[in-house]
Amino acid sequence: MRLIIRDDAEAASSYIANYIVAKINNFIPSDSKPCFVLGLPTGSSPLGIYRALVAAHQQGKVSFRHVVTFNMDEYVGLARSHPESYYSFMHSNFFSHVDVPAANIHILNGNAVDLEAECVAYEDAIRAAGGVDLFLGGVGHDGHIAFNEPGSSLASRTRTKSLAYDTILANARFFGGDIAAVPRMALTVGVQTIMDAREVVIIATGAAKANAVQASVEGSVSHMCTLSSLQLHPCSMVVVDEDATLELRVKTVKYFKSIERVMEEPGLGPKSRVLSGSEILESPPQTPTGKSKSIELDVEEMELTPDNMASRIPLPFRSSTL
Ligand SMILES: N[C@@H]1[C@@H](O)[C@H](O)[C@@H](COP(=O)(O)O)O[C@@H]1O
Repeated sequence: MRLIIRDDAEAASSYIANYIVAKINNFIPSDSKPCFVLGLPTGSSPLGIYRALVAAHQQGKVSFRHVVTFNMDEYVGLARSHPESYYSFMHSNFFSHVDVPAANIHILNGNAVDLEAECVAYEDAIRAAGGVDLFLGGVGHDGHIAFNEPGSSLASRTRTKSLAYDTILANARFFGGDIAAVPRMALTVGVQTIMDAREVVIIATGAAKANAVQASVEGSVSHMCTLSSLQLHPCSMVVVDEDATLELRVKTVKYFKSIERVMEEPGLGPKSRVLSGSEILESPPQTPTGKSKSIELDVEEMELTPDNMASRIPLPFRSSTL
């Protein structure tokens, strides 16, 4: 898991938006894989990302024509036309402002007659699309991802979930503060559905998310904080602002910042980044002599700790793909 720390929520949002734009632009549609598959969240945290993506689209920097989307979750029993349904949220904040084809948009139907069949069909649709390339997510105060509340199985897949009282309280702000108006149940992708994505990117901003970030980054993998499951993902990244780091150890913050400092060394450009483990394995960078094998061995032998990290990442493992 990588932790990217930015000064504020806006900078964290634009970091992720740029990252997604680069991923989509680097994607080359083919007969066997015609679309980039993007998992998407709702909530207040991703709003800045959606604004930045819409702006990038309006400036001609990205098109979503070859993008298929799968949303994380949806309330049960709330009409799609309700302003607080996730269907409405996604259309008003994102889909109606970009060129993603309507047929490529997938949002769970919380009003389906057979909710279980709806969830099974959703997993089938993700599989048929070739799996999720990048799942973007937020996090709840208690560390839940999508609606995988504390105690959710880390092997869970798309299903119906009862919402935790804390989540109902937190989401009452979207229903005029009326707790009674917040649906009690939701359909949600499972922890395993998210873990199956090739890459997972999470945004967490503000002091209210500091405990969740601490538990996910420094704590053990636990079903009581489902975001912590990302520690087991080969390619995951949590992007936070300074406020969301408040409960982390100073050493942890310095450690992850030191990785970023290494990436910003002269000649590599401000947006270069360290390759993730899976990227290293998929395409080992070439040495000046064209030998990649020895570089792979270097990485396997390297034990990275907060104390040696900055000095031990060899230059060939950084890329400038952002
Ligand atoms: N199901 C959503 C989550 O996907 C989201 O991450 C969380 C946090 O929302 P916010 O970003 O508004 O704090 O809210 C809900 O529980």
